[in-house]
Amino acid sequence: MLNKKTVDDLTGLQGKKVLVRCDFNVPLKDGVIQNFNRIDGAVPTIKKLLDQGARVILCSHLGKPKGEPLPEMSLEPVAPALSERLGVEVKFVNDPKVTGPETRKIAEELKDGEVLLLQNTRYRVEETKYGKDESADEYAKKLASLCDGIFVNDAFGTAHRAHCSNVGVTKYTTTNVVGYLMEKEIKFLGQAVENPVRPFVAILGGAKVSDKINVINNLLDKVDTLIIGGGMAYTFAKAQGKEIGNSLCEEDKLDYALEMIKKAEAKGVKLLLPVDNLEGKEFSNDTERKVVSEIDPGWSGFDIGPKSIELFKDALKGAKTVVWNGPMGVFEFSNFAEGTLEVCRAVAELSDATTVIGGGDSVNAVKRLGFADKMTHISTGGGASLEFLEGKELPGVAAADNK
Ligand SMILES: Nc1ncnc2c1ncn2[C@@H]1O[C@H](COP(=O)(O)OP(=O)(O)O)[C@@H](O)[C@H]1O
Ligand SMILES: O=C(OP(=O)(O)O)[C@H](O)COP(=O)(O)O
Repeated sequence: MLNKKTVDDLTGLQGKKVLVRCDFNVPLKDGVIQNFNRIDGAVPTIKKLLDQGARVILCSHLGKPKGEPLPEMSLEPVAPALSERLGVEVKFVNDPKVTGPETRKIAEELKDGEVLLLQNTRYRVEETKYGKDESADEYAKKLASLCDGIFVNDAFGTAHRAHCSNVGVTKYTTTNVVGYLMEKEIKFLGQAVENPVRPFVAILGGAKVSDKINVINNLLDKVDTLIIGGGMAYTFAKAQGKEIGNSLCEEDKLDYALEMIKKAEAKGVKLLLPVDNLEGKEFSNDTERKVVSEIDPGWSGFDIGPKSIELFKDALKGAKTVVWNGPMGVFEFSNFAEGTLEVCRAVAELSDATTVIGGGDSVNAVKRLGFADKMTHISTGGGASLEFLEGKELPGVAAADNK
């Protein structure tokens, strides 16, 4: 379990300025926030600090502005959304320097129970240079000097990065703890991989084998069953000598796929791959479709077929821990969403099971299909949850004080 100090370990916060790193990297369309998960996730920690009379200074990145103060990556839209949820005004300074004189003045003048949101930490090029360039230390120090030596990291989505605002600052603050969202994420993901109630089933899908290679390898040491669907499955099918037409395939991962099949056999892990497919002629919702066991030349596999749906549903029966990352097909097209929908339903209907969903597209799929509230935990971090499942230490977590 998490051996790090948390917000619950903080005392004497009255009148203290606390710096909180959140992940407010939210999808925006014409300045309008499209998904509030990450904002909702940050609320409990901020409320707790405000209840204790702290003066809260929030920081986050948004997108990859690479040191340019790009207006479309301003954090400004986050302030009103947060104000609404907290019932407290969230001040915002549109400061391209992030820690410039105006920001410092407003931070200095904060009163107990007040909140300030800083501008996008990546408006400064130093943000992502921590550990690589000395200028980054200066920036980390400036960020830290806005508060009274107390730093809370609640940015799980960014925990796999070692940047100034989530890792660098901890060098210049005296107290470093994690927030409730971080604690919750690590608790559910950690429980699943370290101490799973069995049977433990992992479901991997989506588009890229290369992104998920280390996850497959690590999960094979932990799970009872590994289900592989989605675009990833075709690299495995080709490795087994099957016809895959124009389906997604990572040619340089064919040997690896065979290695994973062998590893599963050696470990006694059930590795399930699709036994049939729904193929489409073109990449569009209304293209011609066919259920086939192997893909026809010129066609592509865009979803798992009905027999595979049954096979995967069967494998999920009685599961007590499920980790899911990556959809079973091109679920964005309703005509190729069946596999993802049915697997999602099977996971949602499990009783007494811990079900953890990670990965941007998988979370979107679960939400779009209306099963979000049926899952135990929906992660706010795609890359972060994958690296956690790979068994890597997350720098954002490692930097917090040990219990
Ligand atoms: N058979 C397939 N062919 C092409 N694309 C697929 C297929 N199956 C799934 N996908 C696509 O994979 C994408 C998600 O992949 P990925 O980024 O790996 O997932 P996540 O964001 O959940 O980690 C989705 O946009 C989906 O349309
Ligand atoms: O959205 C994020 O990652 P994710 O899309 O993997 O969940 C995080 O905010 C990290 O952002 P980054 O990948 O630009 O460092």
